[in-house]
Amino acid sequence: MRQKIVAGNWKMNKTLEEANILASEIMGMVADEVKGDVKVVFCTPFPYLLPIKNMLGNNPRISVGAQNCSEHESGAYTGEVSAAMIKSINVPYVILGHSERRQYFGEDGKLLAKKIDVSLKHGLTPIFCCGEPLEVRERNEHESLVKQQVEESLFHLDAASLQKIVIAYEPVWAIGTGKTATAQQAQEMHGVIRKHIAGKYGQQVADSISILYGGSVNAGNARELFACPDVDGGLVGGASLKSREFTDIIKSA
Ligand SMILES: O=C[C@H](O)COP(=O)(O)O
Repeated sequence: MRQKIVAGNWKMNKTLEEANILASEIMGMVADEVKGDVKVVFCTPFPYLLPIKNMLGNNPRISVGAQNCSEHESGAYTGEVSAAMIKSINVPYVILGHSERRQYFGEDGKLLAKKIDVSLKHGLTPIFCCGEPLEVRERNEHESLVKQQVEESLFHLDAASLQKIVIAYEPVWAIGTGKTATAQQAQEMHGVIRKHIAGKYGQQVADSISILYGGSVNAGNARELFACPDVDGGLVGGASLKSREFTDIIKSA
């Protein structure tokens, strides 16, 4: 049975005060309303990781994650944050390869492979994002691009390391646009990713990896998306900034 995960990617939003309110509201609602064993992750901006983590205490259901880390171990890289630093404050997750990082910061598969390695080395769980832009889907090349993204950044790992990764499929055309992939489109691509992993690592390894869907997930569409056999939860942007809606999404997993 794969782990169900609903991660909120807060991106570059909220003041500390607003972040505290959001996290405490969700924490209260999750405690009261959420049954089952879905894991919830708040991927906050760097300055809020520690305060939000401290607020959560030993909450067994909710943890925190960073949204990026450096590919370097340490040193003269002004403005960067290392995997070791994230680990040193006991933050378990880090998002890597989000399409906004690929698009605005020029991150490519090779660089992401380095970030994956340094994150695993320090015991973080990477949430590795992949997904195609609209023009690639329109050319019907989405399957090959996503397979290539997965290969470039993950296929150098041995099976035990690969099993420590969470994958998030996020079609770029669905991010922040209100245009969600249909459940059928999501299932199709999650199936493609799992099959590709199975081709190299075997079915058992592929079946153990949680693959999340991201792209305009909301309280209205989450249940149908999460019901797909290869969709193991979501990476949620805009809707993770609203406590009631995000809790309803968690309840759908
Ligand atoms: O990481 C989350 C994705 O970018 C999805 O964002 P969104 O839910 O606002 O479309």
